[in-house]
Amino acid sequence: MSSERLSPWQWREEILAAVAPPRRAERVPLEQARGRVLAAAVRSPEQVPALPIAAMDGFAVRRADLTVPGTTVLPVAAELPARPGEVPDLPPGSAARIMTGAPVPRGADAVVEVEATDSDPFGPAPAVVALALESLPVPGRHVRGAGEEIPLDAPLALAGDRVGAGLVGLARTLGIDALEVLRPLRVAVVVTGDELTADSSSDRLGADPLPGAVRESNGTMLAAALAAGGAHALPPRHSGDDPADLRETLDVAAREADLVLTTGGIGHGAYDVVKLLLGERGAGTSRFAHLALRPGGPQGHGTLRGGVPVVHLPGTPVGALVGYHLFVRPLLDRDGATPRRMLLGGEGDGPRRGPAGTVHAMPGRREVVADGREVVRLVPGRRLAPYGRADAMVLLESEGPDGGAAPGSGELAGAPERSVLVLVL
Ligand SMILES: Nc1nc2c(c(=O)[nH]1)N[C@H]1C(S)=C(S)[C@@H](COP(=O)(O)OP(=O)(O)OC[C@H]3O[C@@H](n4cnc5c(N)ncnc54)[C@H](O)[C@@H]3O)O[C@H]1N2
Ligand code: MOO
Repeated sequence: MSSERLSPWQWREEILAAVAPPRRAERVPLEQARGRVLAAAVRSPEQVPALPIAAMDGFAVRRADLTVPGTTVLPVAAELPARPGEVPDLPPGSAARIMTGAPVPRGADAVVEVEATDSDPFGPAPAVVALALESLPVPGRHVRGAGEEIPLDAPLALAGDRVGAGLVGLARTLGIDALEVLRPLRVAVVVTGDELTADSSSDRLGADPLPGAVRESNGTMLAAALAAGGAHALPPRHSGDDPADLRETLDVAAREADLVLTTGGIGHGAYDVVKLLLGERGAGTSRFAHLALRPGGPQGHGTLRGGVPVVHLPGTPVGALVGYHLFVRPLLDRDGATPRRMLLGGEGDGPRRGPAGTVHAMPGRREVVADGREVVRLVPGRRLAPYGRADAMVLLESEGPDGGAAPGSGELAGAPERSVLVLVL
């Protein structure tokens, strides 16, 4: 039997290259688009502002009428509040009182702010206004030109961008009432194992607390992780350790989903049904490997009926969770699932035991310290227990046997401030 231990990073690349679930698009009303990922670029169907508008409360003037430096007294020909309606041209030798956002009358080429005049900003429009200026205003002063903010057909956001409040505001400004976004991936989770027992979510499971029975938890856990990643998790399905049962369950799952996940049945045991059915001794449609990863070493991926991709996660809940974050999340959102570097806070836990290059996925909690930097601290505990409070997964690599840092571990070995790779959960 092979004792090959593939690098988890290599495996991740392999999965990303091999598994490409189809992404279809759908149009959703603007009010429901926040947080979704754009399927197409959003371009501006209009220019903003549509007409030149005042950028300040003050007086619209013709620069040619101004005496500078000094005071110019002009009759006030019009009052222009920011309201819809026709705007009269500005007669030569006059000013128009104008409010921020109101269209600038034709003929005017600058707005002088009310602070530079003798006018009471809150009183009625005066009959005349005295403007005191040191120098001639530049053309277009305090005027927002047509299309200055958003030109016609300007790209506002690109395919792949996540919709935020800013884009919602822009879209509303421009009269766009729906956005083209990616449809959430439909993901089916198939949990395997005769020992599993559980609740109403899996109709095939018994509820008797027999010795050796294990309460099924991967289905619900992965559904929660998938929902957090914006996917649509279908109700989990259960298969026993019988290959015919698994074949049938996988066929149903492949018909209803864009991507299938399995848990369990991929170890080295006599009843490891997933591996037996789909591995090299079976259909040969999935590839299995034991990675240099702890926990979560056993992993697999392949293709089901109809070309539907499948990722095989180990059965142990902590192994399934680690495998999900490293190998499934990037299929939903490659950028969001890219580990970042953070300082490891606290006493930490030194480089881990194990062959050089083994990646240890450990639960962590993030914290912003006094100088504004984000640090991550390891949460003590075994297996899944510390994930009750973890909001990060710290990826530490074992130090090589020569005492040097393993590739990818950066400043990990022995440095007082250790930068480590972290996946935010
Ligand atoms: N001889 C060896 N044995 C094992 C190795 C090895 O290298 N050599 N690796 C161990 C590691 S690490 C893991 S992880 C497991 C992977 O095995 P499976 O994927 O086949 O997992 P199962 O045997 O089906 O289950 C393991 C464990 O997890 C419980 N489980 C399974 N599914 C669920 C579920 N849906 N909800 C809750 N708990 C579940 C199951 O009852 C077992 O206790 O292999 C090791 N062995
Ligand atoms: O890789 Mo396993 O998930 O350590 O138990």
